[in-house]
Amino acid sequence: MKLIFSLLKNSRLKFFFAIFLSALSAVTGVAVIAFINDVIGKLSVGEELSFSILTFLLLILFLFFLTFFSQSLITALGHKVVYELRLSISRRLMNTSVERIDQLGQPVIMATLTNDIAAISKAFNSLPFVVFGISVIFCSYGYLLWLSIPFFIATMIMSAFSIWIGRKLMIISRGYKKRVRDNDDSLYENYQAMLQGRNELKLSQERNTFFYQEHLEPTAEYTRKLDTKADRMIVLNGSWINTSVLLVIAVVVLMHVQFSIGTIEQVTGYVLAVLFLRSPMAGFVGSLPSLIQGAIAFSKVKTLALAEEDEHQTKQFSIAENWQVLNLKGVEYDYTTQNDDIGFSVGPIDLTINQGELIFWVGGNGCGKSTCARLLAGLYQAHRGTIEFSGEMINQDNLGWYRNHFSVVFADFYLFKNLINEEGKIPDTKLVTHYLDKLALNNKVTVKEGLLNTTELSQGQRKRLALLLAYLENRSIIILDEWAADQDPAFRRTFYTELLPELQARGKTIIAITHDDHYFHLADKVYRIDAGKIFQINKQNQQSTWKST
Ligand SMILES: Nc1ncnc2c1ncn2[C@@H]1O[C@H](COP(=O)(O)OP(=O)(O)OP(=O)(O)O)[C@@H](O)[C@H]1O
Repeated sequence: MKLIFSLLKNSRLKFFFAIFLSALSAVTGVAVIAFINDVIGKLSVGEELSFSILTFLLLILFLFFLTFFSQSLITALGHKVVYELRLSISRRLMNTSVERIDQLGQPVIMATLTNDIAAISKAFNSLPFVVFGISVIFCSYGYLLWLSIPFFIATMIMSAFSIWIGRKLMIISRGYKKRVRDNDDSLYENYQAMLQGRNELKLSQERNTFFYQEHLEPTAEYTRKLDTKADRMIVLNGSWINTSVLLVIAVVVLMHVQFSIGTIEQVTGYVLAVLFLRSPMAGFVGSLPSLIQGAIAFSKVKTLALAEEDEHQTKQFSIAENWQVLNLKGVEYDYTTQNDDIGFSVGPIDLTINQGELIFWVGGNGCGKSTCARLLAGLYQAHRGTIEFSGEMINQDNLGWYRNHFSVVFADFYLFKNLINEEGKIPDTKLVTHYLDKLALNNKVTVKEGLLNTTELSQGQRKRLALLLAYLENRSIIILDEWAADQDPAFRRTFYTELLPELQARGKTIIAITHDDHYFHLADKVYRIDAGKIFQINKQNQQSTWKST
């Protein structure tokens, strides 16, 4: 119920109207049964039936339309909620910090985007059966009470017992399903390994077998076992509820035969009503697994602790053209390990970047260069220390504005096929052609209305396209994370001796992470990053004296 109400926050009125229609259709259904019961009574005393047949036809026509309208309204609402949920989770994901997304990892997020949304969607699709089932159950109970109080008391006692057992079975099933859902994250991790490690798996039969036998199969097997147990409880519950309904009939007949309780008309009416109840009840019980899985998926989405939705994605920032100085003071960042202990730490970093400078960062693998780049671009937020940009201290309120001054090509960049300019519009074709020429890609790629015809290129060429995207964004600060590492020697030279100076001449500030020491002389400043600390290399002193900044 909590799941339904929180998701229906914008359509509660419509939902209550649909429930009202559903209840009305349930009342009409019970009225049809009462009517048939009445007709059977009249038939037994040989009364005229022509008027009754017309009433009966009108009643079932009314029932048909009412059921159709109420259920199609709930179905449409369900689809709307799923649509809103899909967009809402995507918006929240886009608002979530890069750090949080990195912490969660892609398999966990993919499991939510596919599994959880599908489960919630299925839960909503079962809503018409649930609402109709509950309405019919309530109306039928009202009719049963009206027919006979003693029979009703017996029915209530048996129903309470049945529900108690059913609830226990559903709790057990829910426990299993929750464990299945937790295991789905590992299953997605295996899927990711299978796809991303396709070359390695194809080349090594041993790894292929090991991966299949030690990872994929046990994970899938665990899910199979728990799913089987969970579904066994669900099937048991279905059979139990079905049998309980028949038991009610047996008890009512027994009460009449053995203790002469009620009249034969009451018994017939009771049996008819209880039999009528079986199908909506089966629909309701049958939709419980979807509801359970929907609730599990909903709580799983909550555990991701995604950011809240807000409007900042569509905000237009006024860019500081003349920011002059970017200052980092005592900036520190700690990675946490899986046990929440502090892992690798970066900083304290004290750094001054002047507008228009060409800066190189060098350092060994794992020394913290990419982490520093993420901190500088505002993708990771410093745990301690401050960033001052264009005279403004950077905080949560102006972080989005600050980030909008950066273009970054990371080592693990993603290449969007659509080109956009600094205004988020399709860029000028002449400008794109000009940059494609510059990046020696004009024979490889064509662009039509801002859409690249392909991104299926070599790694070095894809990196050139990533640089094209950065060119077109026309941001003031460009960070390039080992951009030249995948380029051939000739183009690497072009990059250092032509492209970077040209960007600098256009007033861009460039921070290039690099290992290419032949080109260090071209930079205004060179810094070495070592074990998370940053030191400026004194360029005047060719003996490479490291000077702490
Ligand atoms: N997601 C992460 N979770 C925990 N620790 C991490 C994570 N990413 C990096 N680290 C730690 O931070 C250190 C610095 O990583 P970083 O990617 O900044 O290094 P780098 O200098 O860019 O390395 P490379 O030259 O190999 O790309 C790593 O040695 C690692 O211990």
